[in-house]
Amino acid sequence: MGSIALNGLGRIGRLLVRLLGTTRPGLLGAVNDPAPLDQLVHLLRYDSVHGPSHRPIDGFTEGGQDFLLLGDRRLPLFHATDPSSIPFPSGTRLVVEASGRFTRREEAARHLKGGVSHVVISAPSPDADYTIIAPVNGSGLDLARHRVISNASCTAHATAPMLKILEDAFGLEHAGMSTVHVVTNDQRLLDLPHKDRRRARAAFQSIIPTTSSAFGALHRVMPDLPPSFDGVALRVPLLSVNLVDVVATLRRDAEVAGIRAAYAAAAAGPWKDLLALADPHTVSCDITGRTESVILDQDLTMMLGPRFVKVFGWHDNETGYAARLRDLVVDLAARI
Ligand SMILES: NC(=O)c1ccc[n+]([C@@H]2O[C@H](COP(=O)([O-])OP(=O)(O)OC[C@H]3O[C@@H](n4cnc5c(N)ncnc54)[C@H](O)[C@@H]3O)[C@@H](O)[C@H]2O)c1
Repeated sequence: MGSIALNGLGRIGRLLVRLLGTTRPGLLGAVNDPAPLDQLVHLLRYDSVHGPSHRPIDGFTEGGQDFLLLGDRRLPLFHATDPSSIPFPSGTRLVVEASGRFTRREEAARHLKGGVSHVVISAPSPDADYTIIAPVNGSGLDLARHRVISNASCTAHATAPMLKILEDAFGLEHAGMSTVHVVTNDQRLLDLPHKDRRRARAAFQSIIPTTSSAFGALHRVMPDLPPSFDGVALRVPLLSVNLVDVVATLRRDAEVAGIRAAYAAAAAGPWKDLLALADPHTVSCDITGRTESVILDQDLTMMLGPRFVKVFGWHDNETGYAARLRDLVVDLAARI
């Protein structure tokens, strides 16, 4: 029986299942989602963005208990709505909280019972014990103290290397970021009440300016960022792939060639597999399915003044993020 359980089999949860299925099929031991078995099986089989599953997917009920059949592995599927009442198997040590419903520490910590010693939230959390973007602050993770861990956001994972590489090479005085961000299930298909009145508007009708939880996560992960670092998300009527636009004033003079060289060195060295360089003339659909956190579009790099730079990076908000979640839980499962 696997030592990881998953709460929330939505966009991110299902992609995590796919990614673990190809790399570490034995790790996932149980799943919880209130949706009915047949609906979850259907959505695991067919994906409107990423295509059909390459593994056979099925489900069955035995003795009143639902099971998912992923390839030749059977996983118990529960349907609780409260983390404290999910009967995950006794061998479960880590829960991935990917429902989007329980991002505060107090809520996510309801998973900490029985043998479960750690929870990873698949989103920014205002008060998790630690927010991690492994290459930036992974060394600060203390598993004895940090039980509820936030894996930040897709936008934070894309933006962190863009900023860190500039900071290390040229110093950062001021910085801002806008993300051109695709639709997620936290918007409305047609006008319907939502606490964010812009997200209440029809998702496929407008450019929808809204907040991004990435800023809080980035300040937690990179405490030396300029305190005024901020920006917006511009939700656009597409299904996959975001474009992050970073502007910054630097502490030292720079030229486009030097900025490009810094990112190219990072892509070949410390950020290998997490940061890549885009092919010339890339558009967003070229990035769908990519597992890197960010793919720098070097052709769009520009100097707006001797120390004023603008850089762009693409990322598949679902696959890239689910890949970072996989990396984290595989690492943690080996250590707890
Ligand atoms: N979609 C993205 O691009 C993306 C990227 C990075 C992080 N995230 C974060 O990951 C989280 C999940 O996002 P998503 O896009 O996968 O959401 P989603 O809406 O696609 O999926 C949520 C899933 O949780 C289930 N659910 C609802 N109530 C539940 C409950 N009480 N207990 C357990 N499961 C419940 C739903 O049935 C659904 O299957 C959010 O916090 C989101 O911010 C999303």
